[in-house]
Amino acid sequence: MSAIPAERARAGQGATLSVRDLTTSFDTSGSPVTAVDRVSFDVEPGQVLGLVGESGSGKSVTLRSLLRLARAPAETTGSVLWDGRDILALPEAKLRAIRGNEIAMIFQEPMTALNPVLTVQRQIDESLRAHTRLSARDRRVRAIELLDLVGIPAAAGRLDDYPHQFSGGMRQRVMIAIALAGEPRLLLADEPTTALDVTIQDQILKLILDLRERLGMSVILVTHDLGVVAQTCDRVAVMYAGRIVETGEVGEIFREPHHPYTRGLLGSVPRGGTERRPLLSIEGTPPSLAAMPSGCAFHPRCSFRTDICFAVSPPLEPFAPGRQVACHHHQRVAEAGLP
Ligand SMILES: Nc1ncnc2c1ncn2[C@@H]1O[C@H](COP(=O)(O)OP(=O)(O)OP(=O)(O)O)[C@@H](O)[C@H]1O
Repeated sequence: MSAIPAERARAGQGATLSVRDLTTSFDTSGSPVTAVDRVSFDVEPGQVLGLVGESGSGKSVTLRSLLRLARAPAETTGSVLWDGRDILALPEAKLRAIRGNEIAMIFQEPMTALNPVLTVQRQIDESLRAHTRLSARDRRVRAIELLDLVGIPAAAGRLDDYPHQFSGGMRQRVMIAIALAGEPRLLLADEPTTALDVTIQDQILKLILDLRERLGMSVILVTHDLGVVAQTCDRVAVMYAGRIVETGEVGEIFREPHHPYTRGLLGSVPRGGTERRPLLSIEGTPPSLAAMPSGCAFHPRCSFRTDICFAVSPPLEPFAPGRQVACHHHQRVAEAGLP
């Protein structure tokens, strides 16, 4: 099976995503809450960036905001530079040409993203029609190739099935096939494997990495699971209460965390960091966005805190090549080592 032809491979054609001061607020009852607060990061061509943090830290809203898909009443500011264009400032028609084509998104729950009354073939075809100039016949052939590529057995025989006729893991694959129909250069994946059993999780992550190799695609992967990060990502950005609190290359962060929150997350995973386990063991809970603590948002849970942490929110600053942290006491945290 030819899958996606080599001459179409994106390797070498990648673009960098540069996100600066991305901020998304929701004004629900007259008092706006900031779910994503001045988030900045880059994703280089072919790179896999993991976004990690506890539930409610703003990972999903960040991902959606990148494509102006944060749900109403969201207001998003900052800039999202993609291939020289600011996605946040583009006219709607130009944005539609990027969504699903250059940048595709896969969601956590495939049933909400798939249309239950359309066959899988129709749904892949819609994407192919929008993003390629293939004839109807060639689109059908390509749809089979795509289902085959994502590991749907006997793909040709499944084209006319509806989403409910697939198992959860297979639906997730169908959704990935639809996302990949436009041969995206960047894939935004929101917990693509959380609802699946571990074997299927592994297959899907392997598939995403395989496509990164084959298409030169970059990926932003939202996950709760540091084991998934260790297996899959090149870099990681740790989010807490809407902000990035630490970024760096995965190996370095796992070896020497500089933020007490990252250190706490790693403390919940056995050494080696590859065992599949949710992030559970930091005492206390994240703050409510409507009642954020003064100073550093993490200080109520932090054993390294001093007076300054109650008063001053630490900016995210570089401290070594490729590393950034937002902590007044990051050297002390690093010296303390892994818990
Ligand atoms: N449409 C909305 N209106 C108001 N608040 C919202 C809306 N969408 C998200 N939020 C709030 O934004 C914050 C961040 O949510 P988000 O879904 O990004 O977190 P997350 O880190 O992805 O969590 P999870 O891992 O549970 O998906 C949460 O406090 C959430 O309640």
